[in-house]
Amino acid sequence: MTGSAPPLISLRGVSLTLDGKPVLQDVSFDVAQGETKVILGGSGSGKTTILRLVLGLFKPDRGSITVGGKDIGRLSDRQLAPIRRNMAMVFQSAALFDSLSVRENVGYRLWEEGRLPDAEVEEIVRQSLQFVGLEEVIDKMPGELSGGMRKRVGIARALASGAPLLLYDEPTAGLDPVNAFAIGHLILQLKAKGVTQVVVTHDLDLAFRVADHLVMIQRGCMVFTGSPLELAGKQDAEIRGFLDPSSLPAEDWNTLPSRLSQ
Ligand SMILES: Nc1ncnc2c1ncn2[C@@H]1O[C@H](COP(=O)(O)OP(=O)(O)OP(=O)(O)O)[C@@H](O)[C@H]1O
Repeated sequence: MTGSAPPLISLRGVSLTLDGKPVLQDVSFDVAQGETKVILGGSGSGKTTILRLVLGLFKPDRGSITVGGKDIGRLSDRQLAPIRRNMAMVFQSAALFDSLSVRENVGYRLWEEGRLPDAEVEEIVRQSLQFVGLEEVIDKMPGELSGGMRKRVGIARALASGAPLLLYDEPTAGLDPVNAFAIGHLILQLKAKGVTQVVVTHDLDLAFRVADHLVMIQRGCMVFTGSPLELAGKQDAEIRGFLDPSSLPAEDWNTLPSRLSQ
């Protein structure tokens, strides 16, 4: 008898308090190999904190987090290093090194690791930039790029690392609709290649477009987990309040942000 593959990431009953404030409470979900999981929620709901937990930057107060079958809450930084090498983060701000060229930014991790000859790293850098449609900016500095280009270079850098698990923090934040659409397209192309992806966002268009499954977080609690279709059909007032605020009575509109965030 063959069982289905174990999840790549598994959170079970995860709670975390920071500075005396409960930031996450009893969060549980799995990310399967090859899945694109979207963590959806408003500002301050706790989404980025989940990514930090998965990276092992925070340890949960309660519950467990396993990545690749290893309980990362029990590992030291040294033990975490090989697990972190299997993950690449696309930061909200793109987080490029301003004093390095696009080439140096994209190849940074590979050059640091020193495992591959320079010519091979150069080839990977070019292919990664080609994938995001930016091969022509390889010699430019980050300061010469638009916000949308910087985000795409951030994705190229994650790809070049060769990590099989990509984590995105608000990949479309601050982008115009065309650039946001292009980022969604890249995520879909990576999904088609079988890359496992966790996308933290409050962008509903992106969430519904790329997600296999979604987890919705409000005030640190998981209020939904399921498919985009299931989420669209939810009638719960708090969930509808996030998906379609105008559907709520007008007297609720001013208080809605504080009801959904913490
Ligand atoms: N290091 C920290 N120390 C104390 N509180 C923190 C820390 N990091 C996050 N928080 C708090 O935890 C809550 C959730 O933050 P988090 O960044 O996870 O939210 P988010 O959903 O990603 O929001 P945004 O989309 O605005 O980034 C916020 O109230 C935030 O102030």
